[in-house]
Order: sequence, then structure tokens, then C-alpha cells
Amino acid sequence: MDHSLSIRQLTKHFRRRDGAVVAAIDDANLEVEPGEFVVLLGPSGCGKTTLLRSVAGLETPDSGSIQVNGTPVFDGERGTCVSPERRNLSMMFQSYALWPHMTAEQNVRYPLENRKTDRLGRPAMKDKVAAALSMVGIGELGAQYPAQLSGGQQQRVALARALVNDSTVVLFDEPLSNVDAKVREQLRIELLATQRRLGFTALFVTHDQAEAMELATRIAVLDRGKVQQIGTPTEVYARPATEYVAKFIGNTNQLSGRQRSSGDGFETELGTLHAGSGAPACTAANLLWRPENGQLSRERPVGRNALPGRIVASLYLGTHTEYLVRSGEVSSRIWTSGPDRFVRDEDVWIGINPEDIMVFPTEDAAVAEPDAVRVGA
Ligand SMILES: Nc1ncnc2c1ncn2[C@@H]1O[C@H](COP(=O)(O)OP(=O)(O)OP(=O)(O)O)[C@@H](O)[C@H]1O
Repeated sequence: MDHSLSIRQLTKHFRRRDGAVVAAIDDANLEVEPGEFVVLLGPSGCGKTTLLRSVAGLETPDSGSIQVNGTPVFDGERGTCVSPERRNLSMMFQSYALWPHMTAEQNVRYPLENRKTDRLGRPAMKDKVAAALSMVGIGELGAQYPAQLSGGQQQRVALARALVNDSTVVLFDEPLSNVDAKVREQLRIELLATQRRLGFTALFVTHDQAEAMELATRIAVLDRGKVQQIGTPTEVYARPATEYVAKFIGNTNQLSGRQRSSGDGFETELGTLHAGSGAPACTAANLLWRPENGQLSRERPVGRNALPGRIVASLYLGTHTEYLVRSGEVSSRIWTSGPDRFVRDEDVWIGINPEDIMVFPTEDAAVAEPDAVRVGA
């Protein structure tokens, strides 16, 4: 079966007004299977929107290729560049881009009226518009103008418009960023349920990692136009391919370490740290671990890494308590479940299982590739 989307070696440069050239997309590769929900995640300026707009046909890449359901829509070498309305996909924008002078119904009908092929008759269009509006839960609001709708309702109109054409691929450019947190949460759940029900393929841009974790079957993490890692939410969180991904997704603590001459662990300013068996062999590395993977105790833990420290602050957050632990010049954040158990100025130990230490070589001295890939693109 064809991929829903296939992006190969895609590159796009922009020239800024000061003459500087930026690689907005830098040799990006991505394959999306039918029915997948793939999220493009990364900080502002990393190239998410440019990649999405290139798929939509709103941006012309410099080189590489894009296929939609097996059909080439862009091919730099062959000079193929299919116009946006002939790519058989829909797009939902951050601003919703609703026509203010059209009712919700007219907005949703717009793509049907502008179809280049398979145009429907009036009654069929009416039925499809009604079905799309009720599918997103606003069947009764068809006669309202956008200005007469709440942000959440406008968002639903935009979603109905993106879905009315029965496109098998729908592109989303931060569609939830203009509504307040509560509505956003609800729309996220509804969007996911609708996508699962209808089975379309979604390519969704966001800079919000919680949103990405919640929606995605796979996340593509971008940095300066490059795809750093593509994986399930669990893979990118628990086995980040690069230090950048580890730090961008979730929280981390960090120590730098040097491999001990005996080869048994890394020497750090707080003592020896051991990593799991899948860690890459290297002479120097940044050693990262997540706050929830540190366990606090009054007695020195045995059988795992033990870092001494002193509690400098604690914050009870309902689901967990966050402790700030100071060890010499190093501060660590540790999350423990349940209420406060340690007090300020108390001496404690941080226990960390070797498997929870993520190792990122800091020089070219990576001696060998890891067996189990914990690190490495
Ligand atoms: N038309 C343009 N002219 C010049 N540079 C551009 C243009 N569009 C984008 N860029 C640059 O390309 C890079 C990628 O931009 P892009 O909008 O794709 O990033 P993004 O990850 O979507 O960011 P955001 O989350 O802020 O929307 C940025 O450095 C941006 O300044």
C-alpha cells in the first residue's frame, strides 16, 4: 500500500532581507502511513510551518520530492509541482481563515464549490455540509457568521471545512493555539476522536510538547530544518536520539562525565555515575536524567547511582512534589509521587537507576555504536 505522505530529501532555503540565507528545511525525510497522526514538533523557527506549507503546495521547495497517496505532487528533479487545489488534501490554519462575510454553512461549502473535479449537485452539497457541521458538534450553528461564534465554535467550523471534502490527508497548522486552555483540551480530545472515527491521515504542527504527546501516533522533532528524530511519544521521551530531543521533550537534569580509565562508569563532579548497557561507548558525555527518575532517600541507596545533596526547596503540586536538591554547584529537580516527605536543609541521597541515565557523547570520541540504540539518530 502507498504511504499517505512521503517526503524525501526535502530542502527549502529563504533569503532574509539582510541577505542571510536560512535553511528552513534541511534534507527532511518523513513517511506517514494511512490513518497515522503525525505531529511536527519543535521550537519557533525550526521549519515546521514551512514543511507543512510545502506539502500543501503553498511553498515551493528547492529540491527533494513529496508524494501524496503515491502521487508525486512535487519533484525538484523532474520539475513536478502540482497546484494546492489538485493535491487532494485539506489544511486547517492557526487563524482558522474563515471568511467573515460568509455564514458557517457557506464557509464549509466553499471547498465543495471550488472543487476542480467531481463537482457535486446542490442537494448533495447541502447534505455534505450538514453532515460535516453535525460531525463537529455544531449542526445548529450553520446560519451564524464567524463574528457571532466563540473561538471554539469557529475552530469547529474550520475543522468541518477541512473535513467536508473527504480528504484522506488533512494538514493542521497549530489549529488549537487561539483558544483558551480548557476549550483547547476539549477540542484536542474531540479532534483525536474524529480523526480515529474517520480514519484520515493527519500531519499536525505544534510547538507544544504536551499537545504532541497527547495527539501523535508518531512525533517528528525538528531543529533548524532538520528532522532530529521520528518516533512514538514513548520513544522520543524515553529514548531520545539526541541531547536536543531529550531537552526539548520533558525536563532533564544534567552532569558532565568522563569515562573512568577502568571503563566502569563516568566520573562526574558528584562521583561515579553508571549508565545502562545500551549506552554508547565514549570518553566524555553529558549525562541526563529525568526528574521523575530520581528517587530521594535518607539512607544511601545501594545497587544504583547515588548522588548526595541537600533539599533547598519543595513544591507540592497535587500529583507529585517537586524538590530542588543542591549538590555542590549542581542543582537537580526531583519529582516524587505523593505529599512532601523531606524538609528544607535536610541531607538526602538521589538514587538513579543506570537505565535511566541518558548518555550523549560530547566529543567526536564516540568509540563505538551502541548495540541497543539508546543514543544516535
Ligand atoms: N518568507 C520567508 N522569508 C524569509 N525567511 C523565512 C520565510 N518564512 C520562513 N522563514 C524562516 O525560515 C525558518 C523556518 O520558519 P517556519 O515558519 O517554518 O518555522 P516554525 O517552526 O513554523 O516557527 P513558528 O512556530 O514560529 O511558526 C525561520 O528561520 C524563518 O525566519
